[in-house]
Amino acid sequence: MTTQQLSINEVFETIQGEGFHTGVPAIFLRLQGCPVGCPWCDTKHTWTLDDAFLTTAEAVVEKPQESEAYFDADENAVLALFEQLKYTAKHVVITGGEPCMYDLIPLTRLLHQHGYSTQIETSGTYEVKCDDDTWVTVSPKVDMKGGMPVLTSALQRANEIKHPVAMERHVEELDALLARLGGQLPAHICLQPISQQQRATDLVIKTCIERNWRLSLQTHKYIGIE
Ligand SMILES: C[S@@+](CC[C@H](N)C(=O)[O-])C[C@H]1O[C@@H](n2cnc3c(N)ncnc32)[C@H](O)[C@@H]1O
Ligand SMILES: Nc1nc2[nH]cc(C(=O)O)c2c(=O)[nH]1
Ligand code: SF4
Ligand SMILES: [Mg+2]
Repeated sequence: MTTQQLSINEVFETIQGEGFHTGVPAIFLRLQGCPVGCPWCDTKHTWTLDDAFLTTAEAVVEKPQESEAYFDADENAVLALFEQLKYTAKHVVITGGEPCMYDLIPLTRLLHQHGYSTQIETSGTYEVKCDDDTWVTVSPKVDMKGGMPVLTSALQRANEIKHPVAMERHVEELDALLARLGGQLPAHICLQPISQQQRATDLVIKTCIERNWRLSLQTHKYIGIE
């Protein structure tokens, strides 16, 4: 199988803070690059891929704070790095940036062969290329500055939709996306308040109860972990 080079902004071990797998120990791999342009994005340091910021794996693993620095590695180097770092988590979350800018089939297959489970966090604006056993969380981004449409194929692939919400309009946007699926809804739909705002959280709680959807909080931010 051909290998795929990945540009990696962060590698760390923590607890999955969001969505269906909240609470699961996980290795996070944050890929560099995202053209979507959400104004409230909490990882803006991953947006640009500028080779002036290319560095080593060691420098990225030991980053003192968020930065645009990244390293390049293929799936074999990623697996070797996890083993070298002696990580104990067996769940790998591939996020970004926008991870679906990359072909994630080689990485997800290799990780599955070595006993890991995998999850992708994506905006749904790129075709999702990964192993069939990967858990795909689509957090759809509608009408953002980058002008990229949410793909129906990504919504159909989603094991979980995790929709960021600050106002009623965002719930209406989700309704319009779900209408495209003609009743074939993903098994799990959750709403996530944007930036822990109290008004957003109140709206999400009310809507989740009305619709029988799940609440997703960014729990890592409440307990001060990565
Ligand atoms: C930083 S994004 C990276 C993955 C991918 N680009 C995406 O948007 O799904 C990871 C998750 O964080 C969420 N997120 C980003 N900024 C947020 C914020 N300020 N409040 C709540 N959720 C946020 C996104 O919606 C997504 O579910
Ligand atoms: N603990 C923790 N959980 C997360 N779930 C999704 C995250 C992301 O940035 O994609 C994230 C993150 O950055 N940290
Ligand atoms: S799609 Fe994801 S990484 Fe890109 S700007 Fe939006 S929240 Fe940030
Ligand atoms: Mg995050």
